[in-house]
Amino acid sequence: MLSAPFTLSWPVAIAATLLVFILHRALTYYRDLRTVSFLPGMTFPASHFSIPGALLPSSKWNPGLGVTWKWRHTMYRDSPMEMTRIVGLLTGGPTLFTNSPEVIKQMMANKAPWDKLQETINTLAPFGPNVFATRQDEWPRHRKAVAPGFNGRLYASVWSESVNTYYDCLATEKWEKESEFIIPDVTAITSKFALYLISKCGFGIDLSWNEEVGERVKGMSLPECFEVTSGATVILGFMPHWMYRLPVPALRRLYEASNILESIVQGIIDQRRAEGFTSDSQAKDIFTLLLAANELEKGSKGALSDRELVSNVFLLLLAGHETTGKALAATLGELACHPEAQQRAYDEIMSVVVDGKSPTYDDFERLLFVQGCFQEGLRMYPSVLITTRVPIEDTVLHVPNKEGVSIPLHVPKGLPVNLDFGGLAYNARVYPDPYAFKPARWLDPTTEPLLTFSYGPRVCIGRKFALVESTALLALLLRDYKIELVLKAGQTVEEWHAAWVDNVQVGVGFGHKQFPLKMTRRSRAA
Ligand code: HEM
Repeated sequence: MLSAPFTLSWPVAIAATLLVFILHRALTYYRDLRTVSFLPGMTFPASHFSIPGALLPSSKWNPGLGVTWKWRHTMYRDSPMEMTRIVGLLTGGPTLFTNSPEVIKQMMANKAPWDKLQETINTLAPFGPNVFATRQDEWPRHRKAVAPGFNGRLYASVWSESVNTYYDCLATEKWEKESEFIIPDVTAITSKFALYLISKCGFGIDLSWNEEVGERVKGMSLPECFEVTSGATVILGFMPHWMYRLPVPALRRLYEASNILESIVQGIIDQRRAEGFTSDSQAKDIFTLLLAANELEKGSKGALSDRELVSNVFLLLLAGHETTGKALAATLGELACHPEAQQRAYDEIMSVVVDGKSPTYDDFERLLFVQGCFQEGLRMYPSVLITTRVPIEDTVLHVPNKEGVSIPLHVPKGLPVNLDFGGLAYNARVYPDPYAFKPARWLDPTTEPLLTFSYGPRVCIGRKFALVESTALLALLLRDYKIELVLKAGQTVEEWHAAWVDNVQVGVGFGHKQFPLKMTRRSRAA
């Protein structure tokens, strides 16, 4: 007897495909959970490491770039150790997150078997490799060229340029003669301040507050190009370069902005070359010393190409201002909520500077409470929210539990682990009373040092630059003004703070969106 040919109706075919898909996803999900040692954590349709998971905003359905901020109160609550995970049900690989300083130090220590992930490298490498955007094998060449610029002379110049820029800003904005005024967008002002500082001290570009850094090319200025590129860091990370050329307006704008940026940065390099550079021991800016260090390497494998120079200049300009500007704005917001901290800072400034004069770089080490204000602002609002590493071989991390007792955790080769600086900030084992703004904790030598600049050989090269410029600006502002909130009718400080804390965005730097503050001139006798 002949058997009838096997036929499938459409509904059965669809149901079978669906079943296979569900089975496949269930198996993948189980495998992902096993990869992260079945740690408790969060499951989303798309994991943090996928285009939708990263591009769509943070919500209860999607991790987004701000996932660690949105869930900072609860992310580690159910985990038996200071490590948690995110797994995607439908797409994206599993990832781990840690809020432990001990684990961060293990991962970032010299010769630890951890390296950068290609996606994070891509976000800051639109012009190719640079000191940030390189893996361990390529990185030493870049760091060797960039490092000589970061020396004592630079920091003295950062201080004096901060003072000059402060007065120039007050005069140009016409705030100088006002007994009180409102800064409508604090983040924009602190970001501009930080961009000016890195332009002046990094590249010897002498600017006044009403000038733009770099000429306008095709109608766009350097800060505008930064805004476009920095808003697109995720796209830069995940998208192949050819996709920029697609006829999508946002992508075209990004393509255009990165081309303009390249020509402005190349212009800066050409101009410095034309002026002639020197390895002169008096040279103060980072770029002169970078070019000089590179000149010494000429002809050897260590020398950076022109494109690598462009990429490093871009990186220093971007990393040097987005992060510091955001952290400064956060510090000012917290200070406005804490008049007692302002008063303590004011008393310190008046005890350190003679006759209320402008503080000098010699005063930097004595303005410890003012430094503490910035460190506390940066702890609470880490302008680099996370950074990621992957193990280059199977490895074991020793992860503390809630009591600080360490538990071994196997991490397979290639599994991304996120160093969660926001999670660390609110880890009560490490920073008691973590939600309170307490600059004085930084005067206590037993406080765990700030890790927001990372740790080990790839620690932020600009950390002292950032601390010096921020201390100088805060010392001047707090000497001259009381900083106050601009409250709506009937709004309390607590209500303002609760809304402000989450009015944030993640780009190259994490921090607050636009917010105003009121400045009232102090009478020196206050
Ligand atoms: C509050 C301000 C800042 C914060 C929070 C910050 C944070 C960081 C962090 C966390 C890293 C390590 C990233 C990683 O390895 O994945 C880093 C690296 C870096 N930062 Fe900063 N940074 C700040 C300011 C600056 C400034 C002012 C400059 C330049 C003047 C700068 C230049 C760099 C460079 C070049 C690297 C790459 C270092 C390397 O890999 O060798 N940063 N920064």
